[in-house]
Amino acid sequence: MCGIAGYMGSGNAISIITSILLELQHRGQEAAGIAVATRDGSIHRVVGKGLVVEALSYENLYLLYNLDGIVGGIGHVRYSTSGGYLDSQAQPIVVGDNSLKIAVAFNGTIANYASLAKAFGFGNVNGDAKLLSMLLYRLAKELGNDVVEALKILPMYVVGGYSIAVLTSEPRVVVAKDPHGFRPLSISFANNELYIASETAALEIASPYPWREVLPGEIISFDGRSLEQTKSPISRFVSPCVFEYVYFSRPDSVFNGVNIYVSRVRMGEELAKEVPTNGDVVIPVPDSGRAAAIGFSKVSGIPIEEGIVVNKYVGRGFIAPPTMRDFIFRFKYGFVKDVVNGKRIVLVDDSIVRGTTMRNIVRRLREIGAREVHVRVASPPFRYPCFMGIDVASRDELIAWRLMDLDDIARAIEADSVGYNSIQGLRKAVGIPLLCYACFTGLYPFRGLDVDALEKSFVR
Ligand SMILES: O=P(O)(O)OC[C@H]1O[C@H](OP(=O)(O)OP(=O)(O)O)[C@H](O)[C@@H]1O
Ligand SMILES: NC(=O)CC[C@H](N)C(=O)O
Ligand code: SF4
Ligand SMILES: [Mg+2]
Repeated sequence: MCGIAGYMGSGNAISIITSILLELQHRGQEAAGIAVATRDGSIHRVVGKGLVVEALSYENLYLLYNLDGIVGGIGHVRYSTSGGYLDSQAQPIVVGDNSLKIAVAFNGTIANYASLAKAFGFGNVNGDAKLLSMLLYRLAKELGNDVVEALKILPMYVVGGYSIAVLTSEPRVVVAKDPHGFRPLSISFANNELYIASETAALEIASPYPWREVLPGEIISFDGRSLEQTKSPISRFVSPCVFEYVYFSRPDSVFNGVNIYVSRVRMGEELAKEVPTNGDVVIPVPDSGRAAAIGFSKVSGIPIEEGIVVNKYVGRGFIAPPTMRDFIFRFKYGFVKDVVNGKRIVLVDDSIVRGTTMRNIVRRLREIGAREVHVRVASPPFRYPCFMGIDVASRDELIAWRLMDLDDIARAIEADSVGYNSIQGLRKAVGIPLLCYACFTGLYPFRGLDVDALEKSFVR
């Protein structure tokens, strides 16, 4: 998903940005980085592999701590969707020359990045973040070194989604959301200080001021003196990502005015109404299945118990590179035999995507004496790829695409039954009318998007 951070003002930009990144760790675990601008018009960056504490250790940040005249900066935690897991893809990415340098931190995916690279004569560009940085720079140059003007016309070219923070050597910080508003992004501004974060929870912790969400298509720019707010004139169907509510965002964040935790509890309530089941105990799959399990328990009257314990230090399995996923699973979950043994379990999770998590958990529950396991999922079957910020580029990875029939899915994950929320249930739970549900429905909010062609042409 990636997390974006930023700060401009008289405070300590490096420690503020680092603390925001720590609060956004759940959005990306592969790499992290910070770029800062100094009063003399230069940009300096430090990036590294792994978690924030690994990538931005004091030793690594040493270079930045020694700089004079830092006026602000941006930061990033990465979960790759394009360009591979390589070091060279860590963000912020810096491009430019003496007349204008920009650093870019980006959350989303540019599905047509390879054809844009060709169309703009950039040749073979490795990854969408690099393309986006080069394209933005090119547009800004052509528009008089003006990044705001460049961001206004950027949606004309892009198939995909982006929330973005740009640091310029001017110096200036600019943030923007694509007109669909797929990904979260918020700011907090007062007393000539601007705080930026992908999620509101991070601002509540790191900023002393109130926050507000950046609106779809909005562009906000701050040069240390005045805050300018404008909009791209290009309008699109507003379609924020429903999967942010289901899984990606923190429960204590707000997206489009709706608290994530509250929406998840309601997903569980809808789930219990739509696909009820008998059982002795509701057990959540931690972490992200917790709130839905609370909702399920409330409506069904079946008591909830924490029968699965999660190792907080292992991180999220779904956003890990494929080679790491099984490894993470092995160390992530512990099981409380006293809660499980002899019981009919209702196992609630937020989503089943590839099926790795569920298959392993159900098997383990049976090994320690579960009498029955009924799996209930707070979102609908995940059947289609996402080209707007989630690393699912092909249907073949998806258990619910390979197995259309729910009984077949239940058999594959070794459960006695499986039940999913409907789109209507999910929509009711989130409670806002316009959302993207394409990974569940295959209906993408782009005119003429050809999934078959994209699946073939998208270079991860
Ligand atoms: O079907 P799969 O491909 O296995 O993916 C689905 C699982 O992955 C996510 O958990 P994750 O471990 O990433 O994070 P969490 O601790 O926030 O739940 C999600 O909450 C599901 O549990
Ligand atoms: N998860 C994201 O937002 C990824 C950003 C970008 N597509 C990358 O792969 O680096
Ligand atoms: S396809 Fe799914 S994951 Fe991707 S933006 Fe739409 S709702 Fe979100
Ligand atoms: Mg999970």
